[in-house]
Amino acid sequence: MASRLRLVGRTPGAVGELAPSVSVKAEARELEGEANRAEPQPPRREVTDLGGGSKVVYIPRFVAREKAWEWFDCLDKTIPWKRPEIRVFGRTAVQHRDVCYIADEGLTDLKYSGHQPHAHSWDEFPILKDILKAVHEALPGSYFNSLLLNRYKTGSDYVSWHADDEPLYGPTPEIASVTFGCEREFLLRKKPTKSHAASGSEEAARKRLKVTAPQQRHSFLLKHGSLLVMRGYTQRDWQHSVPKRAKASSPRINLTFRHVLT
Ligand SMILES: O=C(O)CCC(=O)C(=O)O
Ligand SMILES: [Fe+2]
Repeated sequence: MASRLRLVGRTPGAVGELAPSVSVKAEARELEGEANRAEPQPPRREVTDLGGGSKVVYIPRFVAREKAWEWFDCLDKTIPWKRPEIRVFGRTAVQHRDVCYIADEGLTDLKYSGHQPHAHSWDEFPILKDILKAVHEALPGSYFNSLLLNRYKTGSDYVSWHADDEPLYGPTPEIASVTFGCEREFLLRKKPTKSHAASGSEEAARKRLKVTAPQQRHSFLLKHGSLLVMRGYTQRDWQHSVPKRAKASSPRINLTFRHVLT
């Protein structure tokens, strides 16, 4: 704006009803008002094309810092966090993070790792409606009707490699993930291709693939107040995780908005 003001300032001595300096000031004020009225710029987006119809969009400053801390505190205090028991490789284990599930009424129940979380109503948590509104505004054309919240209390809490590929989300689910608090790494790795996987377990196929080609990977450091969106075939063709990090000493809250098909 400063350069614009310099360019439009009238030269001293120009024909005018007012003293030149007053005239320049008035015009500067006018332009300032104009600039303040101008539409705020949308936050920067980084698009990563994973190939094969999979895509990740990352918006580091989706929520302003102060607002994001306000939301963090409110979520930390008011969400009825639970640390449920799940089944992993035939064994019962306590999940390594706190969770809570919200969904529109009448949707197909979510079930993962032998656990069916209770679906709370959006009406219980006005803050979640506010965050959902902000997500919908940032992603025109997208629609989310359910939400899985995660709280990682320390760097020992994590989510292991998985894909959110449950049939209730359909073949190309869009997942919008909002992060508050401690920065943690979010990793993506390509699933083994069908032809390799067909001849053995996924893990064995992955080991074989490693020999021939380095497995494709991506890493995002998810900032406080950021939004990351997974699109297209990301759930079919890729897995994601948030690994343990000894240095992450403060809590992180993550909200994953999803669309259950109706
Ligand atoms: O905490 C994150 O960033 C990811 C959480 C996640 O993958 C999930 O809830 O399915
Ligand atoms: Fe996930």
